[in-house]
Amino acid sequence: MAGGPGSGKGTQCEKVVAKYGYTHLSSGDLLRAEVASGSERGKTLQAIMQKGELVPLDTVLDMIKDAMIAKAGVSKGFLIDGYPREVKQGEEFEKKIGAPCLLLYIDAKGETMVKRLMKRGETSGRADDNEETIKKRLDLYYKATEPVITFYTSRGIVRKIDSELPVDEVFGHVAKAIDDLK
Ligand SMILES: Nc1nc2c(ncn2[C@@H]2O[C@H](COP(=O)(O)OP(=O)(O)OP(=O)(O)O)[C@@H](O)[C@H]2O)c(=O)[nH]1
Ligand SMILES: Nc1ccn([C@@H]2O[C@H](COP(=O)(O)OP(=O)(O)O)[C@@H](O)[C@H]2O)c(=O)n1
Ligand SMILES: [Mg+2]
Repeated sequence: MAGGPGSGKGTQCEKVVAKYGYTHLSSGDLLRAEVASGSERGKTLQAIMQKGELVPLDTVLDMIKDAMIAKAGVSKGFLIDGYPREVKQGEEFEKKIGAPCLLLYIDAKGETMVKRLMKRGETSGRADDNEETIKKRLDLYYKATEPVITFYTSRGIVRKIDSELPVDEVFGHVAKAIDDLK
């Protein structure tokens, strides 16, 4: 699942997991867990994330790969949230893991994303939910991540979903895209 910061990926992923039982892997959550562990690596990651920059490609990919291996025997399928962030990450993922069958593109306007993140920042405790970092995340999204969508559109696996709608309506479209796979 791809989409800008605050577009609603986490919200939709949670609903997909409840309905379909896929294993949800959020690259952002995996990174935040490493930060919370207090490890040396976590400290380096914290500094990058606080600035709204991208963590090196191999670090994120290794974390996703380890998490997938841990669940490989029992999973009905994987739902990966917030990855790839740049075209190169997508290419590396395919080399090391495999090709995705569907890219759910959760699309919201820039101003909507900023509004949602500022609101989330009131309670989330996330170091990157502040005005300055949000702006950087958004800029980086347009520069590095939107090309990912173009890349997979040329493969014919992208389903674009309007996330300006209420959460349940957005989910209706998400579920339809997943059901169409079957
Ligand atoms: N009105 C409305 N609000 C939404 C919708 N989806 C998410 N939100 C709110 O927007 C905020 C961001 O949603 P998340 O699901 O955390 O977004 P995300 O894409 O995972 O964001 P990042 O983790 O920053 O990438 C949350 O506070 C949600 O409650 C939606 O469809 N409609
Ligand atoms: N694949 C990823 C995912 C997250 N990250 C970092 O983790 C931060 C939070 O990621 P996230 O997916 O939870 O949130 P958004 O940036 O989408 O709002 C990003 O701003 C990046 O600094 C990354 O570098 N590479
Ligand atoms: Mg999220």
